[in-house]
Amino acid sequence: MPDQKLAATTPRGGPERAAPAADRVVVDRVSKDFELTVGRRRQHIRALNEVSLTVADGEIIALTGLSGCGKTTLLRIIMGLEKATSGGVSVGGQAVTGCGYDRGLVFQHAELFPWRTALQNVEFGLEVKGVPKPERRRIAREKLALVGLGHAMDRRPSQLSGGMKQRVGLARALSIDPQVLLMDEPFGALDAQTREGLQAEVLRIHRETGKTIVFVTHDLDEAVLLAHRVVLMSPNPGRVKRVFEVPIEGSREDLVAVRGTETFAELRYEIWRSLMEHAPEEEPARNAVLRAAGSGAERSAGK
Ligand SMILES: Nc1ncnc2c1ncn2[C@@H]1O[C@H](COP(=O)(O)OP(=O)(O)OP(=O)(O)O)[C@@H](O)[C@H]1O
Repeated sequence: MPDQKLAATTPRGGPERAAPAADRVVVDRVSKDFELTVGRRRQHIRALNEVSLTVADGEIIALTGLSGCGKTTLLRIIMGLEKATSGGVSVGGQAVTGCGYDRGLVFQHAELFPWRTALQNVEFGLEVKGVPKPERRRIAREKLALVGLGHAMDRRPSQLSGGMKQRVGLARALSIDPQVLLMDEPFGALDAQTREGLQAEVLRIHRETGKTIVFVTHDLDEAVLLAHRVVLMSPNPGRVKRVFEVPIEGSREDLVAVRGTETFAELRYEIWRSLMEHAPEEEPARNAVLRAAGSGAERSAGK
């Protein structure tokens, strides 16, 4: 039986967090249908089917699963960018009816204004919020320093690397001091080294701010390295298949050391096996890629 209703318990160990906390995000039996026209035919897609989950205050949750299982749709519904067909979401006890300053979103591509400096890009959300200039400048500087860009505040996006742009996106999302940070494959477009640097940064920022984080990733290593719990979704229709607690104790900021642990290898292997049950047979190329990705997990888990 799929683990549809996630427990609100605080998971053991993992990225540092204060004692047991209240639910920050509650997703209650959310379903989402899309109607689309392909050629002359009307098509109905059930992107999400009765998805329920709770995310505790200060918790980090990874949403993973095969392409099309509804990860982005769920994140967009939590953000208020998309309306659920049925069911509902609340954040901090307030029903989500649209976007709000209690939630910050980090996209796969930072989507910065090219004519604005890093500082001015981070200031943007604060401008919209009506924060007076001296105050928004102070906050934007503080957030850019938090993401390690204190030295590049006056550069325009064309003068920043891909990783630096993502850091600006992260600083911009943090500038409005959201209760929850939502990230949609935030490092998916970056090279391996930059990606690893940013993963460690997210853990450090989490330690410093205690933000609740929900992120989407296809990368099982990333899911296990960063999250307290990994929510594996399955497609047709999109639903929660299984929830994995990540029992890694203490700080994880030394990612290389964490990767070397048996716990990491075994859990990654378990998630991969569960994921593969849904890899469609009619897509041999993607299946092969998934199997190749998994064979690393098999080897490191000693299977
Ligand atoms: N605006 C839309 N109109 C019609 N169908 C949509 C729309 N957005 C998503 N879908 C469909 O809903 C399903 C879930 O899509 P979604 O993007 O949430 O999946 P995903 O798990 O994030 O996929 P990926 O890993 O490829 O990004 C897919 O079948 C997709 O085609």
